Amino acid sequence: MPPLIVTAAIIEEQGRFLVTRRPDDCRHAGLWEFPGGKLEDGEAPEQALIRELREELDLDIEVAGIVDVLHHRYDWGAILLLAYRARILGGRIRHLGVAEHRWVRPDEMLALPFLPADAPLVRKLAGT
Ligand SMILES: Nc1nc2c([nH]c(=O)n2[C@H]2C[C@H](O)[C@@H](COP(=O)(O)OP(=O)(O)OP(=O)(O)O)O2)c(=O)[nH]1
Repeated sequence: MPPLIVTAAIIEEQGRFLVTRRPDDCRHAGLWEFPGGKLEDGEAPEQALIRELREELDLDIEVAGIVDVLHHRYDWGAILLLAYRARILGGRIRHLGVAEHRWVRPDEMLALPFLPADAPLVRKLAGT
């Protein structure tokens, strides 16, 4: 099986990153991640990211350059995580598909229980 392609938005405002916690009723419940999700059939990664941010948080975003590409094997299969810089264009955060959100400084981000695939990305963003 090829890896599942997943997109993630790296949104930074005034030195803080937007991170979200996965709901209780899903795979990897309760862990922290960068908002985003799987590509749907025929979708470009940037489109998927824009759609997911609307669906999960009710935010309109603009997607900028790629920050990192990470491969990780979970026990259920592998993912290829595409992380893009993004900027909020409008909207007010609603928890439509997440348990909660936080704006965190890099040191706070390092202390959160993140999804395992994200560990190298979190360290890179925190400059450690
Ligand atoms: N959005 C996002 N997903 C991530 C990150 N890191 C990471 O390992 N993932 C994984 C968790 C999920 O298994 C997958 C993203 O899938 P998703 O959130 O669209 O869907 P899901 O697995 O909750 O949904 P489903 O299979 O139950 O329909 O990628 C990340 O930083 N952001």
